Amino acid sequence: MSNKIIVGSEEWCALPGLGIKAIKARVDSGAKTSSIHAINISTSKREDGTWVSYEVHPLQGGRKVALLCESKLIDRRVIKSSNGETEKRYVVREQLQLGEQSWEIELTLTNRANMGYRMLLGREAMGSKILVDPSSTCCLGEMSDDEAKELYGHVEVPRSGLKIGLLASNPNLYSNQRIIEAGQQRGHEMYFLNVKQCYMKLDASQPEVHYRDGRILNDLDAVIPRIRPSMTFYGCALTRHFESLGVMALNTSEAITRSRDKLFSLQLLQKNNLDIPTSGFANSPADTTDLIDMVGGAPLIVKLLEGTQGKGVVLAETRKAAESVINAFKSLKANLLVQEFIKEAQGKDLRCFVIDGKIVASIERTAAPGEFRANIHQGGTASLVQISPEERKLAIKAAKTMGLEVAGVDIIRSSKGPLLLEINSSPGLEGIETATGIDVASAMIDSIEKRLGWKKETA
Ligand SMILES: Nc1ncnc2c1ncn2[C@@H]1O[C@H](COP(=O)(O)OP(=O)(O)OP(=O)(O)O)[C@@H](O)[C@H]1O
Ligand SMILES: [Mg+2]
Ligand SMILES: [Mg+2]
Repeated sequence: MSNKIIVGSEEWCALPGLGIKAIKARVDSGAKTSSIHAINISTSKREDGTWVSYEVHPLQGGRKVALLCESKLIDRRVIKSSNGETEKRYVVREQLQLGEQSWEIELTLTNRANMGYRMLLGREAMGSKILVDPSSTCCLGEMSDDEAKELYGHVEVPRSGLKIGLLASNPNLYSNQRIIEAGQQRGHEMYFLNVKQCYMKLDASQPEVHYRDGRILNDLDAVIPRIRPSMTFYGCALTRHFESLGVMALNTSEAITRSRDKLFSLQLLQKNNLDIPTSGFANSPADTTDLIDMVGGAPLIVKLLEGTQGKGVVLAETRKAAESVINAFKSLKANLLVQEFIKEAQGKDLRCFVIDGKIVASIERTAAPGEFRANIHQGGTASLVQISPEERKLAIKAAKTMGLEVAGVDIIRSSKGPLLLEINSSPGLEGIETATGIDVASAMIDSIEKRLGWKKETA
């Protein structure tokens, strides 16, 4: 008993044979086997038997330190995890170092990305060497995450570029082509992923995203969701799944979902004291008269909540016209918003492209003659514009309020000052890059690099 090591409920240990100098293990005598977080697992046959190679991210909360490991495969075993799920896992044998002592243990390989610890030390590995004091932690020494990271200083991922997936529908679209091109130019591996061809495995210990061609997409560093409105539900579910695998999403599923609901967005903006055109929303045609008064009477704008590209936005010039349009839409069970018409904007609006809390480019859009909608899809034209400090502030605050890293903020210039029209989570690049000559696609990639702490290697 005297020479047993006393450990707490968590301990820093090392697996020298794998180059793992520090990994924090959950000590759990309730579990039989030990396991380590491993992804991209593959096996190969050699003269001396089967080997398994895998990637380990030994530090919690990131993939910055990634180690390619290889071990001889000693078994495949069905393991029941703490949540009662069973999973067939590879088993390897490696030297464990705990404090001053070291001995061989068996480890199963599994994706622990969503677990609190990258390693689990079970009772089989403890043998007769360990006494657990569950009331204490790190009995063999504390280490900060930064100190642990420093130990890996020289092995930090020797990769040249990031693996970035573009979640979209049409590879021939200008915006998608530009994003792929900008990523490749900056040295990244870019993958166009058709949202419809991705599918998900929901599993507490080993969630996955599969692609129809047989690939498993768990090892991406980031995804850029460019989800078309008709794919919002599936696209957001997919983005959320990537997020749960630890893959960074340039715009989060939560923010995209939020921005796709026009009414909810306006309420959120209003709640945060951001100016919007006075708008009304009602359930019953019985309230149409008052609804029209609420926004200052005709002329007024009627907007279908589901519309994009200017479709579903109608200008009702007179009170009579407004009443019939509203009641007609209502009878079709369409959700609509009534909005004051900003006549003085004269068919113009501003599109500010916000990335990472900064405006990277802005344009003014002017509606085609006889049209009040400035959308490019409705024949609007883009031109250079100087935006005021107030407009700049409004756009940045709007993107922040929506929680969008990348946002196309539409502002209309009214006699009361700038008003927010809407915030788009997949703003198009063609109009804005062509009019301004600014490389917006690269700015998007740059934002991913910054957030992942990636720097181009200098030869
Ligand atoms: N209240 C308003 N007053 C004047 N013009 C407006 C008003 N609301 C919208 N417009 C014009 O109609 C265009 C389309 O409106 P909005 O952006 O709300 O619709 P959308 O269908 O969501 O378009 P998008 O393709 O940008 O998502 C705006 O760009 C603007 O030019
Ligand atoms: Mg819209
Ligand atoms: Mg718009």
